[in-house]
Amino acid sequence: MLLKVNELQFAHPGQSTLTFKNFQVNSGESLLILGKSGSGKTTLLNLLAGLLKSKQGEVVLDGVNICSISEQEMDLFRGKNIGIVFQKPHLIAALNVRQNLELAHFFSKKKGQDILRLLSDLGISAKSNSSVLTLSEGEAQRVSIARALASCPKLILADEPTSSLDDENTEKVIQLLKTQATRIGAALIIVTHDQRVKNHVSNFIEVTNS
Ligand SMILES: Nc1ncnc2c1ncn2[C@@H]1O[C@H](COP(=O)(O)OP(=O)(O)OP(=O)(O)O)[C@@H](O)[C@H]1O
Repeated sequence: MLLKVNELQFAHPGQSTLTFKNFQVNSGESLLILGKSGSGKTTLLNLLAGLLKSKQGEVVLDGVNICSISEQEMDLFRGKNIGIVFQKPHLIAALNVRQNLELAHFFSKKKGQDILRLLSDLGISAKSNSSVLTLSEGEAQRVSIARALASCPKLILADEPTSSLDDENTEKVIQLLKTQATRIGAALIIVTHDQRVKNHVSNFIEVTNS
């Protein structure tokens, strides 16, 4: 089992405690995280990414309980094992498309995927030397997916990756996430409200804090 979540709880400062049901995900599987607004979906994703740290419960990824390692160890572990796609692409404006992906290689400290091949698979190789400021929203989101995949992570986490995309780009982005995750044997976890995404992934858990 690649990922196991056990008895996980988290409280933001001054807020009531959020509790999460136990679940497990295998390599190569896809899972949606569903739930009402404010139920704790993004919090759960941030706990899985080690961007938030819980004092209650466990998040075990590839045999490592990421709740119990230091921040420094977590940064290294995340760079090697976790790719994150945010709602907005968060690309580095001073760098071109290829350089944004090279930065992911640098942080992972391991030999990742061939960047030009990845850009070609994602249909954006013509933009390799372009400033990220010149990309459309759909293209920028595809670059952020390429960046998340560049280091061949074992786990891909995506938070509402299609919320600002039209139907055509949503279709492209979701197909890319699924096919690329399968190609590198990664588990894929997507937080979404989007019915268009739900049509493509049947496995889900529901977060129910209110
Ligand atoms: N940094 C923070 N500080 C304090 N409270 C927070 C913080 N982030 C989230 N919360 C609170 O934690 C709860 C869960 O928030 P979270 O963003 O995880 O929900 P969500 O299910 O992702 O919501 P949405 O679907 O609207 O994005 C909410 O009550 C929210 O107000």
